Amino acid sequence: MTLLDYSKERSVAIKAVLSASKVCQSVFQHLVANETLTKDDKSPVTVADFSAQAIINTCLKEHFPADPIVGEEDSKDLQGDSGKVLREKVVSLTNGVLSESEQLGEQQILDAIDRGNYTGGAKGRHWALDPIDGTKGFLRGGQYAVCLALIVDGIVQVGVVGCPNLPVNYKEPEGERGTLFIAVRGQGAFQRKFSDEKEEAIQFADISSTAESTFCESVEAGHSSHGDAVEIAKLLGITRESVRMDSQAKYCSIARGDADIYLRLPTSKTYVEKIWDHASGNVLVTEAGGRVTDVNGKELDFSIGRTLEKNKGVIASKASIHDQVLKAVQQVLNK
Ligand SMILES: Nc1ncnc2c1ncn2[C@@H]1O[C@H](COP(=O)(O)O)[C@@H](OP(=O)(O)O)[C@H]1O
Ligand SMILES: [Mg+2]
Ligand SMILES: [Mg+2]
Ligand SMILES: [Mg+2]
Repeated sequence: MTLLDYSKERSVAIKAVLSASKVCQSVFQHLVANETLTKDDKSPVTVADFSAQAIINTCLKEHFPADPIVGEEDSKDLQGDSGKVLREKVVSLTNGVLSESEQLGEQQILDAIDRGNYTGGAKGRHWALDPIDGTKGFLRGGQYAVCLALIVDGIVQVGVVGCPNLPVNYKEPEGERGTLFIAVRGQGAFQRKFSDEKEEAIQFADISSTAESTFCESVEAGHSSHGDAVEIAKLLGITRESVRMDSQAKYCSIARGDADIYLRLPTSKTYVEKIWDHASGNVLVTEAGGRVTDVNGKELDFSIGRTLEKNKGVIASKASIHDQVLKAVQQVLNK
């Protein structure tokens, strides 16, 4: 087997995620009411989600023209007369970060967004992109994340997550915000400030028992059952209050030891997880000394397509306590 170092993929992904993150930050400061809409599944999407996807897809096309992309958004809601206001805003935001020679026309920007329409699958390489993960968090001024991952033959090899609102040091919540997380399979997990290229290695907190640990779960009770988490905490002897935040910032937080256990406990029988909500976090957690499975103990299967159809829920924790966490989860869910 040839060993690939993915150094070009790593640096292009960092550049793409940083410029998309900056657009999100600037949109938040100027977001107005008609720049958000509700998708068919009742979830929100904003001009920032579309622009971030256009920027990242444009960057990927420049450096890896043959690579397909599984991106969350598509241009449907930007088309025609009804999409005109949003479309014009997305065009100006996107061109705002591109250099003079890179400026794109309206149709090119819609096409860039729609390069994210790949079906995914088990063969070859493709990118998974969530231009804003945690759009609800973004809108409330909380945590959100720009997430980009490279999947090769069904395995996540590279993951980059930009967290514009995450403090660089969680012990200094009022300190500098804007943290970037990077992992390449087999090469460890790292974080850096948005403002400085210097990277530092990260790893899970050094806990010896689950009683010392803290859960990290969704703000939205509809995304992960808060009630089941309370029951699981009792079984694991956990007394610390759960940390709640939106987006894959949760995976980042446990990977650097701010909290310890990521829980995504199914709230419905029918919801199917999407690969872009988990791909980057998956390699990051693994490289920081953690393990990720679904609630049945199966590894997440990124080889099926755009969704994690074969999995149910997600549990991530330090590898050494994962079996114990899983057992408690199953005890509560099988009741
Ligand atoms: N019923 C449900 N159960 C689990 N996840 C859901 C869900 N409905 C939507 N989601 C996903 O939850 C993501 C946010 O997760 P979290 O709660 O960890 O912040 C959303 O990503 P987007 O915000 O990118 O749409 C969306 O894809
Ligand atoms: Mg969404
Ligand atoms: Mg998402
Ligand atoms: Mg999203």
